[in-house]
Amino acid sequence: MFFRQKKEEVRPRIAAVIPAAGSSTRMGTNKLLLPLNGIPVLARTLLAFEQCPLVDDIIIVCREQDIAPYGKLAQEFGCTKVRHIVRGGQTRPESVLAGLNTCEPDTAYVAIHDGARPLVPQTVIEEAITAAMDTGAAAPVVPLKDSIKRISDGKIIADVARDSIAAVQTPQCFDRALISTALKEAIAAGAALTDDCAAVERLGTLVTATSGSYRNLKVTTPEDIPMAEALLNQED
Ligand SMILES: Nc1ccn([C@@H]2O[C@H](COP(=O)(O)OP(=O)(O)OP(=O)(O)O)[C@@H](O)[C@H]2O)c(=O)n1
Ligand SMILES: C[C@](O)(CO)[C@H](O)COP(=O)(O)O
Repeated sequence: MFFRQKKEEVRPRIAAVIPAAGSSTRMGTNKLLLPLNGIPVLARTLLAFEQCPLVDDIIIVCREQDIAPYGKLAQEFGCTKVRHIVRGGQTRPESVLAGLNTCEPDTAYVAIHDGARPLVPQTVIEEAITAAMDTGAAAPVVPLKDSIKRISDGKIIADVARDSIAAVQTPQCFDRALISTALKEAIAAGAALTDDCAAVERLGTLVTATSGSYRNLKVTTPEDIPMAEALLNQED
């Protein structure tokens, strides 16, 4: 009997770029090494991408003095997908671009994820990557829980319709060439960006909004540590 051999589908190469070169000013100490139930924030972040079957490579971007300790940390927690640990820049976009520049040449898509978001669920990562593979650019969002006001000189001057806005999280996922070009142009133009979507938005590209999670908090200020631990305890 003749069986036609099924052609192996070639999956595009996908890298996770983890910007971790910030200075933790609002935390007051290197937040990426703070333990959450005994496991450092950055190790939890790396493990989320280590465990994601869509991700082939992980690139960490950090301060010069953290290259060696973060390498050790990655090894200690068995993060075998970490390919490069590179020095970041003064700003987040510069750090992300430094990471993108070290991706393997055949990398088709990238998932850019804050080192400081250790509780990201697998479903959030997978949905954002899959949407970026369809549309070129995608990012997870969550609805805002508070009412939003515009402020001027310490006074509320307007209300912002809450159903027209959302809070954007990471991983923000893109076609690799698109985000590299967008970040280079934004940096050259001196644009002040707080996330990577903003770089492609300024080129007129629409970013697909995918499902984020309230669990995917960004460890930023001291009260985020007990909150993150409480969320972890819920899982046990
Ligand atoms: N020049 C920079 C600035 C930030 N980041 C990274 O971007 C993520 C989001 O930034 P944020 O949470 O603001 O971290 P910090 O910049 O360290 O915090 P702070 O503003 O309190 O100093 C973090 O993982 C941070 O390490 C980076 O790689 N390079
Ligand atoms: C990228 C980000 O986490 C998306 O919400 C956020 O914009 C980072 O902001 P920060 O001021 O660098 O913390």
